[in-house]
Amino acid sequence: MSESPDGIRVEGLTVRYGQTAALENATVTIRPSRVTGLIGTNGSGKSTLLNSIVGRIRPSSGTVRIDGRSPSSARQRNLIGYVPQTEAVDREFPVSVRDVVMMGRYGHQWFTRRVRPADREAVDRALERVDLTALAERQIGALSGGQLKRTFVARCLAQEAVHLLLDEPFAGVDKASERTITRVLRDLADDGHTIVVSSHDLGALPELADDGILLQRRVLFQGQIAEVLQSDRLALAFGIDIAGGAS
Ligand SMILES: Nc1ncnc2c1ncn2[C@@H]1O[C@H](COP(=O)(O)OP(=O)(O)OP(=O)(O)O)[C@@H](O)[C@H]1O
Repeated sequence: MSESPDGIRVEGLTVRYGQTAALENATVTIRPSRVTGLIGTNGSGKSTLLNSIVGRIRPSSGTVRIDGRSPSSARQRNLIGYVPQTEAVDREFPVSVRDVVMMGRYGHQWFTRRVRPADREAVDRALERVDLTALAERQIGALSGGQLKRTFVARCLAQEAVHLLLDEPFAGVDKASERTITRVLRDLADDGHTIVVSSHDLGALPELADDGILLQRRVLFQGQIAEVLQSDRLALAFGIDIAGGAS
């Protein structure tokens, strides 16, 4: 990668939905060339933090900076890519895998949406990277959960953004897809990208992540993944005694 990104800095972030505080005074630093796991139970605020970073949610207070820019400025410059939870996607929509991946190129096209050779090449590369070349013309309604997730990862790759945020990329996916996604994300981090992956499932993290952030409405801990995955810290985040079973 030619640029030298600064990463993502979140400071004093509080997000409320009506009376519910989904995030309180969260401060985190997410570094480039690393995979950072965002770890916490359901409802701990992982999606809220990701949505705040990509600018889909306006915080009650606090700031988000991506390479020193606001989320909207970073989006305009195509600095951030985002893979939503699959649940947020309408599978009945009649589009092929290739159509979905091509959507990642919108930020590179004029308002006419004219597809250029560079767009086709980027889409082909992205499909190849997640092992979906053979399924490129299939409708998304006929994909397995893992294939669908890989399709959205490919859309994000085709966008060629510097900082990639993925909300629960392993939820509902098969082991082969998990391995493919892990390999691709590791390669991207090694190539200088910032990768943030939210997960309530700890299984994939030791192999995937360099750093971790433990979230429970507040940031409980941030550090290298081996420190984050220590049982006393996990017990804080998940409310269970990992070594001794449920408390
Ligand atoms: N649009 C919304 N309106 C009201 N409350 C919301 C909204 N979105 C999230 N919340 C609440 O905010 C809190 C944090 O939700 P969030 O989705 O960020 O957590 P999460 O860690 O991503 O959980 P999950 O893994 O289940 O997606 C939860 O209590 C949730 O019910």
